[in-house]
Parts: sequence; structure tokens; C-alpha cells
Amino acid sequence: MPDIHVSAVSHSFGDGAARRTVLREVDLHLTEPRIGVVGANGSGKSTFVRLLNGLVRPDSGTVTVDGLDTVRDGREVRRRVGFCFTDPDAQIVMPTVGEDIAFGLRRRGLSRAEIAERTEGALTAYGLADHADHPAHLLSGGQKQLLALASVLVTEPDLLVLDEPTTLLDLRNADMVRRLVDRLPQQVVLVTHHLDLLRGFDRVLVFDHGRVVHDGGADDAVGAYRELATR
Ligand SMILES: Nc1ncnc2c1ncn2[C@@H]1O[C@H](COP(=O)(O)OP(=O)(O)OP(=O)(O)O)[C@@H](O)[C@H]1O
Repeated sequence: MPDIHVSAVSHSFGDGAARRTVLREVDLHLTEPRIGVVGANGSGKSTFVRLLNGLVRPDSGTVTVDGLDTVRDGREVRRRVGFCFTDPDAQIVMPTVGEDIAFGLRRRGLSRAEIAERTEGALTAYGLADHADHPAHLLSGGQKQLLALASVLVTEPDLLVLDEPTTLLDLRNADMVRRLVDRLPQQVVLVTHHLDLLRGFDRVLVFDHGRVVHDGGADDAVGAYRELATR
């Protein structure tokens, strides 16, 4: 499993009176296969996971993935860290569903035959086989979320970061994503408000006002989060 080191990371957005500190002195060493991230709206979860592939550069402190610094070695880090955004529209880059899945593979210099084979496999695995030539922006919200997941997983990253991957999915597809995450060989960091997705996770971090206020097994952490939410 990749080795994630987050050392003394603080981060703020905005300037002057509008300055808002979103992460405060976060220190973590993450090596477990399944890591969940929960917390109230605005508690810093998305900002935290965006550190992991260098999308957010910390104001202070460092983040490394397998010894690679997410700022200094950003390009290499992004090859290893697959990232699925909450809003799948932010991730669709090509006109059709099939082309979108193939896009990440083309950038990796694979042969035409290999790209076609892997793309077809992903289309089938995510229930999108009938939509290969369909305009990607015309998919339903949930189908777009599945496409975003397929386009990232097809590149076989070492670490997969999922920021609320099931917000738009119906019950069946949300369940499909849960089972899929269970089976993945990769390390997964998953942000969610759907606590049932975290069943069996090795470690769950609870964020509150930019700090990790609880860090433990799934049951304990979910209990701590519930308590925090009802305070
Ligand atoms: N690019 C940005 N510019 C300015 N402020 C930002 C930016 N990104 C996030 N923030 C602010 O940082 C705070 C934390 O946001 P973040 O998205 O990390 O929270 P979250 O815990 O993921 O919330 P949610 O559960 O609602 O998705 C929020 O107040 C948000 O407005």
C-alpha cells in the first residue's frame, strides 16, 4: 500500500478579513488499505483529500505519497493517485463516453489495441457499454459519476481518492460502488456522508473545523461523528 505522510499541514483560503483557515496542523501517517473521511459540511474534508494529489498546495507543512512530495513531484504523484471529484462534470474531458475513458490511457502511451481492450472492459464493468458513443455530457448525473469512476480506475492508480462518489447514485448503483470499493486492490481514501459506505473500513478520520478530532476504527469513528453532530 502507498505510504501517505501528512506533516504539520495548515491551509487557508482568501486574504485579509476574508481569510479562512480550513486545515489546522494536520499530522497523519496513512498506510491502511481503506481510509474513510467524515465530518460536517465545510469541516475541511475535500481540502484535505485534495492535498493528496497536489490539487491543494499546503500553506505550511508537507504531504508525501510513497516519499514523493505532492508539490515538488506533482506530476509523478498525479500518475499514482487517481482522484474522483464530487461533481463529475468537473472531470469529463472528452465528447463521448468511450473517448473519455480512453483519454487517461492515451496519455500513458499504451498501444491502440490495449487502449481499446481496457476501455471496453471498463465500459462493461460500469454498466456503460450501451453508451460508448453517447455524448458524455448527456448522461444522467449518476451515470456521469460512474463514468468518472471508470475513467480513473481504468488507469490503475496505486491510490484512489473518492470525494463523495455516491451523492448522485440510486440505491442499486450506490451499492455497486460499495461492492466495487470492497474489491479494489488499491488503497482507497473515501470522503462521504453515507456512513454505510464505511462498513469494514480500516480507519476513519473525523474532521471538525479543520482538525482531525477522531481517528480510529470504522465503528468508533462513526459513533464519534454522530455524537459530534448531535452536540
Ligand atoms: N478554492 C477555495 N476558495 C475559497 N474557499 C474555499 C475553497 N475551497 C474550499 N473553501 C472553503 O473551505 C472550507 C472547507 O471546504 P471543504 O470543501 O474542504 O469542506 P468539506 O468538509 O469537504 O465540506 P462538504 O461536506 O460540504 O463537501 C469551506 O468553508 C469552503 O468554503
